[in-house]
Amino acid sequence: MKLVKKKASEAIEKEKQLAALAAVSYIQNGQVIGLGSGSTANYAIREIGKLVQNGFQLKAIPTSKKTQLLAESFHIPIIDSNSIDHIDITIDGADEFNDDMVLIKGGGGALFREKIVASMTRKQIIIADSSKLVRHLGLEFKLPIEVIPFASNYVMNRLHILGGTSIIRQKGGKAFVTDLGNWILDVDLGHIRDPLSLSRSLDEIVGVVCHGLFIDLADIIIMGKGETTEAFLRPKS
Ligand SMILES: O=C[C@H](O)[C@H](O)[C@H](O)COP(=O)(O)O
Repeated sequence: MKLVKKKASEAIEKEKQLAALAAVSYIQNGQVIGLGSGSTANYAIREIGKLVQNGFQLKAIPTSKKTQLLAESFHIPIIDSNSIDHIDITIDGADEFNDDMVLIKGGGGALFREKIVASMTRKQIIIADSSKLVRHLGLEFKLPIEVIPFASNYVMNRLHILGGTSIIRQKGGKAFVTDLGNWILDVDLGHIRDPLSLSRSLDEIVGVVCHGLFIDLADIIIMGKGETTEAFLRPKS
Protein backbone atom coordinates (compact mmCIF):
# COMPACT_ATOMS: atom_id res chain seq x y z
CA MET A 1 0.00 0.00 0.00
CA LYS A 2 2.77 2.41 1.02
CA LEU A 3 4.70 1.64 -2.16
CA VAL A 4 1.64 2.38 -4.31
CA LYS A 5 1.20 5.77 -2.58
CA LYS A 6 4.89 6.58 -3.05
CA LYS A 7 4.67 5.75 -6.75
CA ALA A 8 1.55 7.93 -7.11
CA SER A 9 3.24 10.90 -5.46
CA GLU A 10 6.38 10.39 -7.56
CA ALA A 11 4.18 10.44 -10.67
CA ILE A 12 2.56 13.69 -9.53
CA GLU A 13 5.96 15.32 -8.91
CA LYS A 14 7.08 14.21 -12.37
CA GLU A 15 3.99 15.83 -13.91
CA LYS A 16 4.68 19.07 -12.03
CA GLN A 17 8.27 19.08 -13.27
CA LEU A 18 7.27 18.42 -16.88
CA ALA A 19 4.71 21.24 -16.79
CA ALA A 20 7.28 23.60 -15.26
CA LEU A 21 9.91 22.76 -17.88
CA ALA A 22 7.45 23.33 -20.71
CA ALA A 23 6.39 26.70 -19.25
CA VAL A 24 9.96 27.94 -18.78
CA SER A 25 10.65 27.35 -22.48
CA TYR A 26 8.38 30.36 -23.22
CA ILE A 27 10.78 32.74 -21.43
CA GLN A 28 12.99 34.97 -23.57
CA ASN A 29 16.14 36.83 -22.65
CA GLY A 30 15.50 40.30 -21.23
CA GLN A 31 11.96 39.65 -19.98
CA VAL A 32 10.28 40.57 -16.72
CA ILE A 33 8.96 37.39 -15.13
CA GLY A 34 6.32 36.88 -12.46
CA LEU A 35 7.21 34.07 -10.09
CA GLY A 36 4.29 32.07 -8.69
CA SER A 37 4.07 30.33 -5.34
CA GLY A 38 3.70 26.70 -4.34
CA SER A 39 5.37 23.39 -5.03
CA THR A 40 4.72 23.41 -8.79
CA ALA A 41 5.89 26.99 -9.27
CA ASN A 42 9.03 26.09 -7.29
CA TYR A 43 10.07 23.69 -10.05
CA ALA A 44 9.77 26.53 -12.56
CA ILE A 45 11.80 28.87 -10.32
CA ARG A 46 14.63 26.32 -10.22
CA GLU A 47 14.62 26.19 -14.04
CA ILE A 48 14.55 29.99 -14.27
CA GLY A 49 17.58 30.00 -11.97
CA LYS A 50 19.38 27.86 -14.56
CA LEU A 51 18.51 30.37 -17.30
CA VAL A 52 20.04 33.14 -15.19
CA GLN A 53 23.12 31.02 -14.58
CA ASN A 54 23.41 30.57 -18.36
CA GLY A 55 23.45 34.32 -18.92
CA PHE A 56 19.78 35.26 -19.38
CA GLN A 57 19.13 38.83 -18.23
CA LEU A 58 15.82 38.49 -16.40
CA LYS A 59 14.03 40.54 -13.77
CA ALA A 60 11.53 38.89 -11.50
CA ILE A 61 8.58 39.80 -9.32
CA PRO A 62 7.80 37.18 -6.68
CA THR A 63 4.25 36.48 -5.46
CA SER A 64 5.28 35.60 -1.89
CA LYS A 65 8.09 35.95 0.61
CA LYS A 66 8.85 32.22 0.28
CA THR A 67 9.14 32.56 -3.48
CA GLN A 68 11.38 35.59 -3.11
CA LEU A 69 13.73 33.65 -0.83
CA LEU A 70 13.86 30.72 -3.25
CA ALA A 71 14.46 33.04 -6.22
CA GLU A 72 17.24 34.84 -4.38
CA SER A 73 18.88 31.52 -3.55
CA PHE A 74 19.13 30.96 -7.34
CA HIS A 75 20.44 34.52 -7.91
CA ILE A 76 17.36 35.55 -9.87
CA PRO A 77 17.28 39.38 -9.80
CA ILE A 78 14.20 40.69 -7.97
CA ILE A 79 12.66 44.06 -8.80
CA ASP A 80 9.97 46.21 -7.22
CA SER A 81 6.48 45.69 -8.68
CA ASN A 82 6.04 49.47 -8.82
CA SER A 83 9.10 49.92 -11.04
CA ILE A 84 7.46 48.40 -14.13
CA ASP A 85 4.18 48.75 -16.04
CA HIS A 86 3.71 45.14 -17.00
CA ILE A 87 5.13 41.66 -16.55
CA ASP A 88 5.93 39.68 -19.72
CA ILE A 89 5.33 36.15 -18.45
CA THR A 90 4.19 34.76 -15.12
CA ILE A 91 4.40 31.08 -14.27
CA ASP A 92 2.21 30.03 -11.36
CA GLY A 93 0.41 26.97 -10.03
CA ALA A 94 -3.25 26.31 -9.20
CA ASP A 95 -5.23 24.24 -6.74
CA GLU A 96 -7.99 23.39 -9.23
CA PHE A 97 -8.96 24.34 -12.75
CA ASN A 98 -11.81 23.40 -15.06
CA ASP A 99 -12.37 23.18 -18.82
CA ASP A 100 -13.24 26.88 -18.95
CA MET A 101 -9.80 27.68 -17.51
CA VAL A 102 -11.30 29.05 -14.30
CA LEU A 103 -8.87 28.47 -11.45
CA ILE A 104 -9.02 28.13 -7.70
CA LYS A 105 -5.84 29.42 -6.11
CA GLY A 106 -4.66 30.27 -2.62
CA GLY A 107 -3.92 26.87 -1.09
CA GLY A 108 -0.60 28.32 0.07
CA GLY A 109 -2.13 31.66 1.08
CA ALA A 110 -0.43 33.74 -1.63
CA LEU A 111 -3.59 34.51 -3.63
CA PHE A 112 -3.68 38.29 -3.30
CA ARG A 113 -0.20 38.99 -4.64
CA GLU A 114 -0.74 36.21 -7.18
CA LYS A 115 -3.86 37.95 -8.47
CA ILE A 116 -2.12 41.33 -8.67
CA VAL A 117 0.82 39.80 -10.53
CA ALA A 118 -1.54 37.89 -12.87
CA SER A 119 -3.40 41.13 -13.61
CA MET A 120 -0.12 42.87 -14.54
CA THR A 121 0.94 39.99 -16.79
CA ARG A 122 0.74 39.73 -20.59
CA LYS A 123 1.13 35.94 -20.74
CA GLN A 124 -0.03 34.07 -17.66
CA ILE A 125 1.04 30.43 -17.72
CA ILE A 126 -0.49 28.09 -15.16
CA ILE A 127 1.30 24.83 -14.49
CA ALA A 128 -0.29 21.85 -12.82
CA ASP A 129 -0.27 18.09 -12.43
CA SER A 130 -3.23 16.18 -13.82
CA SER A 131 -5.01 15.92 -10.43
CA LYS A 132 -5.80 19.65 -10.63
CA LEU A 133 -8.17 19.36 -13.59
CA VAL A 134 -11.69 18.94 -12.18
CA ARG A 135 -15.20 18.67 -13.60
CA HIS A 136 -16.78 20.37 -10.61
CA LEU A 137 -14.91 23.36 -9.25
CA GLY A 138 -15.00 23.74 -5.47
CA LEU A 139 -16.15 20.25 -4.53
CA GLU A 140 -12.79 18.86 -3.47
CA PHE A 141 -10.94 22.07 -2.72
CA LYS A 142 -12.45 24.77 -0.52
CA LEU A 143 -12.30 28.32 -1.86
CA PRO A 144 -9.63 30.42 -0.09
CA ILE A 145 -10.74 33.97 0.71
CA GLU A 146 -8.29 36.49 2.18
CA VAL A 147 -9.98 38.76 4.72
CA ILE A 148 -9.11 41.66 6.99
CA PRO A 149 -8.94 39.98 10.45
CA PHE A 150 -11.17 42.72 11.96
CA ALA A 151 -13.93 41.77 9.49
CA SER A 152 -13.64 37.98 9.62
CA ASN A 153 -16.83 37.28 11.58
CA TYR A 154 -18.86 39.70 9.45
CA VAL A 155 -17.49 38.15 6.24
CA MET A 156 -18.26 34.62 7.50
CA ASN A 157 -21.86 35.66 8.18
CA ARG A 158 -22.18 37.15 4.70
CA LEU A 159 -20.71 33.98 3.19
CA HIS A 160 -23.23 31.94 5.17
CA ILE A 161 -26.03 33.86 3.45
CA LEU A 162 -24.44 32.89 0.11
CA GLY A 163 -24.55 29.24 1.22
CA GLY A 164 -20.91 28.97 2.30
CA THR A 165 -19.45 27.32 5.38
CA SER A 166 -16.19 28.96 6.40
CA ILE A 167 -13.32 28.06 8.63
CA ILE A 168 -10.43 30.33 9.51
CA ARG A 169 -7.23 28.69 8.25
CA GLN A 170 -4.95 27.70 11.13
CA LYS A 171 -1.22 27.30 11.50
CA GLY A 172 0.43 26.15 14.73
CA GLY A 173 -2.83 26.55 16.69
CA LYS A 174 -3.35 30.18 15.58
CA ALA A 175 -4.93 31.89 12.61
CA PHE A 176 -2.66 31.64 9.57
CA VAL A 177 -1.42 35.13 8.68
CA THR A 178 -0.72 36.01 5.04
CA ASP A 179 2.33 37.93 3.83
CA LEU A 180 0.11 41.02 3.86
CA GLY A 181 -1.06 40.51 7.47
CA ASN A 182 -4.52 39.14 6.68
CA TRP A 183 -6.37 35.89 7.45
CA ILE A 184 -7.61 33.20 5.08
CA LEU A 185 -11.08 31.68 5.21
CA ASP A 186 -11.41 28.27 3.55
CA VAL A 187 -14.97 28.26 2.32
CA ASP A 188 -17.09 25.30 1.33
CA LEU A 189 -19.55 26.57 -1.27
CA GLY A 190 -20.25 23.19 -2.81
CA HIS A 191 -19.99 22.90 -6.60
CA ILE A 192 -19.23 26.38 -7.96
CA ARG A 193 -21.55 26.38 -11.00
CA ASP A 194 -21.38 30.09 -11.81
CA PRO A 195 -17.89 31.36 -10.90
CA LEU A 196 -18.40 34.81 -12.43
CA SER A 197 -21.53 35.61 -10.46
CA LEU A 198 -19.96 34.21 -7.27
CA SER A 199 -16.82 36.26 -7.89
CA ARG A 200 -18.91 39.45 -8.20
CA SER A 201 -20.81 38.67 -4.99
CA LEU A 202 -17.59 38.01 -3.09
CA ASP A 203 -15.98 41.21 -4.38
CA GLU A 204 -18.90 43.17 -2.95
CA ILE A 205 -18.38 41.98 0.64
CA VAL A 206 -16.60 44.62 2.68
CA GLY A 207 -13.63 43.00 4.43
CA VAL A 208 -12.84 40.57 1.60
CA VAL A 209 -9.39 41.46 0.36
CA CYS A 210 -9.23 38.86 -2.40
CA HIS A 211 -10.82 35.53 -3.27
CA GLY A 212 -9.20 32.56 -4.91
CA LEU A 213 -11.34 32.40 -8.06
CA PHE A 214 -9.17 33.41 -11.03
CA ILE A 215 -11.37 34.04 -14.06
CA ASP A 216 -9.96 35.06 -17.47
CA LEU A 217 -6.53 35.35 -15.93
CA ALA A 218 -4.88 32.25 -17.40
CA ASP A 219 -3.66 32.45 -21.01
CA ILE A 220 -2.14 28.98 -21.09
CA ILE A 221 -2.52 26.06 -18.71
CA ILE A 222 0.17 23.43 -19.04
CA MET A 223 -0.76 20.20 -17.34
CA GLY A 224 1.64 17.35 -16.81
CA LYS A 225 0.05 14.05 -17.75
CA GLY A 226 2.09 10.88 -17.27
CA GLU A 227 5.27 11.29 -19.30
CA THR A 228 4.02 14.24 -21.33
CA THR A 229 2.16 17.57 -21.10
CA GLU A 230 -1.13 18.94 -22.39
CA ALA A 231 -1.74 22.62 -23.03
CA PHE A 232 -5.05 24.47 -22.73
CA LEU A 233 -5.15 27.83 -24.50
CA ARG A 234 -7.49 30.71 -23.74
CA PRO A 235 -9.59 31.45 -26.83
CA LYS A 236 -8.67 34.85 -28.34
CA SER A 237 -11.34 37.45 -27.56
O1 LIG B 1 -1.35 30.27 -2.61
C1 LIG B 1 -0.80 29.38 -3.26
C2 LIG B 1 -0.90 29.27 -4.71
O2 LIG B 1 -2.12 29.66 -5.26
C3 LIG B 1 -0.40 27.95 -5.32
O3 LIG B 1 -0.06 28.25 -6.65
C4 LIG B 1 -1.41 26.82 -5.29
O4 LIG B 1 -1.81 26.58 -3.97
C5 LIG B 1 -0.86 25.54 -5.92
O5 LIG B 1 0.17 25.04 -5.13
P1 LIG B 1 0.90 23.65 -5.46
O6 LIG B 1 1.61 23.84 -6.76
O7 LIG B 1 1.82 23.43 -4.30
O8 LIG B 1 -0.18 22.61 -5.54
